[in-house]
Amino acid sequence: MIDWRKWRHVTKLDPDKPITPKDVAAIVDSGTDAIMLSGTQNITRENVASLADMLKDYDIPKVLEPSNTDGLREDVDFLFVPSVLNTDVAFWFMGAHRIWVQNFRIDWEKVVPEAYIVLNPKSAVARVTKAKTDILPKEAAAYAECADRFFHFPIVYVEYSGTYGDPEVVKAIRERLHGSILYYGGGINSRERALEMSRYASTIVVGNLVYEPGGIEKLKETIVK
Ligand SMILES: CC(C)=CCC/C(C)=C/CC/C(C)=C/CC/C(C)=C/COP(=O)(O)OP(=O)(O)O
Ligand SMILES: O=P(O)(O)OC[C@@H](O)CO
Ligand SMILES: [Mg+2]
Repeated sequence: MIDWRKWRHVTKLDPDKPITPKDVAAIVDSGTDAIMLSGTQNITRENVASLADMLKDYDIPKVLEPSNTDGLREDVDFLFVPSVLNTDVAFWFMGAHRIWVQNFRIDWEKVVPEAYIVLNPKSAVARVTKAKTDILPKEAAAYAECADRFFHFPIVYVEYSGTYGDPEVVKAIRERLHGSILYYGGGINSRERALEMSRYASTIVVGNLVYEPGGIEKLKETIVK
């Protein structure tokens, strides 16, 4: 059994972005604990299949993070399924989920629910889900406490996708958590940032960096365990 709770570093690959087999091999070899297949925009069965195919011969843990209701793959170790807390659009908290469950036979052993707090207003995920990003640290922390104590979400995910977040917000959230594992993602591109967010988050997620020139070398610097 893979213990996802022990992961410290996850690399998020976007099925919508091209990547070479050589880069995939280097990422798998980097020391990252798991690969997540995820994105908000233009995620299709075809582009997920082609990325999953590139990963199929590697035994690194693989997670599919579905962002729409039309796909499901069996050849991953986990399905991390997001719900967005800081939106008034219930569809993104519990709506898409109902459709997904109606459409597919779900292997619940693989499912790990994630409570997202989306904080970069410019990100695709914030725009799509109409996230209320203009919130105080104490409001973000209260969302996290609800996710943990009220809903028992295994993961609270502080999402600054595309930009580096405020460590004070992540700290405030961490201090209010009891059982949920804290994920942080957004703008990690150096050892310094990785260390700073790893003080509060159990697991840091690196995405965009691997698509930048020289990014895979830099990815290695962000693996601080
Ligand atoms: C229940 C099911 C199966 C689907 C709904 C799941 C939800 C709530 C989706 C809403 C969007 C979301 C939280 C997606 C998670 C993945 C994520 C945040 C990817 C990063 O997205 P961006 O970096 O903003 O977008 P792009 O990289 O696509 O531009
Ligand atoms: O792409 P970046 O900014 O590294 O963010 C990582 C991840 O949290 C995106 O969902
Ligand atoms: Mg992205």
